[in-house]
Amino acid sequence: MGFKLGILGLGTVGCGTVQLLSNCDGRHPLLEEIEIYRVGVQNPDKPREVELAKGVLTTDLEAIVTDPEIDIVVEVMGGLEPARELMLKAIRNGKHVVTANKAAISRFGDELYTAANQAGVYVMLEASVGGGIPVIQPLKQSLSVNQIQAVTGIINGTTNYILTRMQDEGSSFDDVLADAQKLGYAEADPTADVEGLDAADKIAILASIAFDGGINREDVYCEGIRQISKTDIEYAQKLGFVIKLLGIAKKVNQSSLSVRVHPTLVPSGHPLASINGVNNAIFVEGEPIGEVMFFGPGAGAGATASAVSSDILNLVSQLISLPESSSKDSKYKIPNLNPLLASFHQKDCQLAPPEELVTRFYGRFLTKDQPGVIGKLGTCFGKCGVSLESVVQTGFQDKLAEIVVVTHDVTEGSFHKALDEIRNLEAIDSIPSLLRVL
Ligand SMILES: NC(=O)c1ccc[n+]([C@@H]2O[C@H](COP(=O)([O-])OP(=O)(O)OC[C@H]3O[C@@H](n4cnc5c(N)ncnc54)[C@H](OP(=O)(O)O)[C@@H]3O)[C@@H](O)[C@H]2O)c1
Ligand SMILES: N[C@@H](CCO)C(=O)O
Ligand code: NA
Repeated sequence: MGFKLGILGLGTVGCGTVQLLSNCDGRHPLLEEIEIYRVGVQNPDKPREVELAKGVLTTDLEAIVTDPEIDIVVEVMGGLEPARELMLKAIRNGKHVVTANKAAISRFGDELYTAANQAGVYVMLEASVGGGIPVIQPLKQSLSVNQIQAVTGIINGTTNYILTRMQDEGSSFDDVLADAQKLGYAEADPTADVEGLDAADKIAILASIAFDGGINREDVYCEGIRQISKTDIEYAQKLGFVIKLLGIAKKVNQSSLSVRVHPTLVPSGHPLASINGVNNAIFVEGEPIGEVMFFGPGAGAGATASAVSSDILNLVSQLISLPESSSKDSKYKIPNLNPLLASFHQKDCQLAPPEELVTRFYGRFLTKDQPGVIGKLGTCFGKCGVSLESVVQTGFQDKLAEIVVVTHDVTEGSFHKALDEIRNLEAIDSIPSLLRVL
C-alpha cells in the first residue's frame, strides 16, 4: 500500500470513512493504495462501529500529525481547537489535510491555506459543505470559468427537516425539534443548526470559493428559524411560497458582496422550494452557464464519508504522479500545487452594509380593526419608497386584524425606515414577523 492516513476522530464521519475505505470493491482502484495507519480519539474504550487493526487506535493526536510515516491527515474530530492547531501542525510537518470541519475552515481558512501553500501541501474540504454533495470541487474546477453572480443554498439538513415537517403537518417548531432530536437528526445542543450558525459557516466557505476571496465569518448576517410560526408557514403557502433557511452569497456590485443566512419565502416554483427533509441543495447562478443546482444528502456517515474519501483520492492521484526524485527528497511536498485543487484567496471580499441590500420583504402586522388601517400602512411604506406587491387581510387574532404585506424589491434601509413609522401608528398593535422573500 502506497499512502498512509492519519485520521483524527472516529465518530459519525470517521467511522463512515473507515468503513468506505475498508471495502474497496466496485470503487476506484486507487483506493487500494490507501492504508489507515493511525486513528486518534479521545476515549479509546468507547465501543466503535468499525474494527481497526491492533495499534492503529491512539489518543495521541499530536503524534499522528508529526509522524513522518503519515502522508495525509484526515481531520474529522470537529470543533475549533485543538482541530486548528493539529491541522496547522500537520501542514507544517508536510502532510496534506482533508477536513469536514466547516466551523474551523470558515474561521481559519486563510491561516490554513497560507500555511499549506508555503508547505507545498493541499487542504481539501469537500465534506465541509453539503456533506456528500460534490460542490466544493465543482465550484473550484468545473464552474471556475464562470463569473458567479450568486450562490444560494439549503445547507443545513436539520433546519430543513424541521421546516418541512412544520409545513407538511402544521406542527410547531418546538414539537418538531423535539422529534428531530429523538430521531438523531438534530444534535443534543441544536443551537448551531437552529440559529443558522452552521449554515453561516457553510455559506462563508461557498462565498470564498465562488468569489475567490476571504470572507470575515463575523460579518456574515445570520438569523435562525426559532421564530418561524405555523401562521407564517400557512400565509406563505397561501401566497405561493415555502419558507426555507437559505444561505445566500450574492454579488451586489463590482466591489462588494452580500453574504447572509435567514429564513426566506421561496416561490413554490423555484427549484429550491422542492428540497425537503434533511436534504441540501446549492443553486449557483453564473455567466455564461446560467443556473445549476447540486442536490443530495447534506449529512450522515456514508454521504460525508463519500466526500472525505473523494478528497483523499484526489490527493492520492496527485501524489502518485510525483516524479521519483521529488518523492525521495521530500516525500510529501508538491513543488507546484495544482491551482484547481489548492485553496487560496486572491483577495479579501468586501461585504456590503446590510442597509444597502435589496430584497423583497414579507411582514405580518396585528392592528386594531379600524377603518383605513391598510391605507395608513400603505402611506408609511409609500413615504419611504417601499412599493407593495400584495396586501392581504384574512383573519383576526384576539380581535386584532392580521394584515400580511409582501413588498417589491427595496433596500433594507428603506424598509426599516417605513417600519419605524408604522410602529408609531396608533392602530398598530405589533409586528409578529418580518421575513425576506427570494
Ligand atoms: N455528522 C455529519 O453528518 C457531518 C456532516 C458534514 C460534516 N461534519 C463535520 O465532521 C466533523 C466530525 O463530525 P462527527 O459528526 O463525525 O463528530 P462526532 O461523531 O462527534 O465524532 C468526533 C470524533 O472526534 C473525536 N474527538 C473530538 N475531540 C477530540 C479531542 N480533543 N481529542 C481526541 N479526539 C477527539 C471523538 O473521540 P471519541 O469518539 O473518543 O469521543 C470522536 O471520535 C465535524 O467537523 C462536523 O461538523 C459532520
Ligand atoms: N448539523 C449539520 C450536519 C451537516 O453539516 C446539518 O444539520 O446539516
Ligand atoms: Na460537499
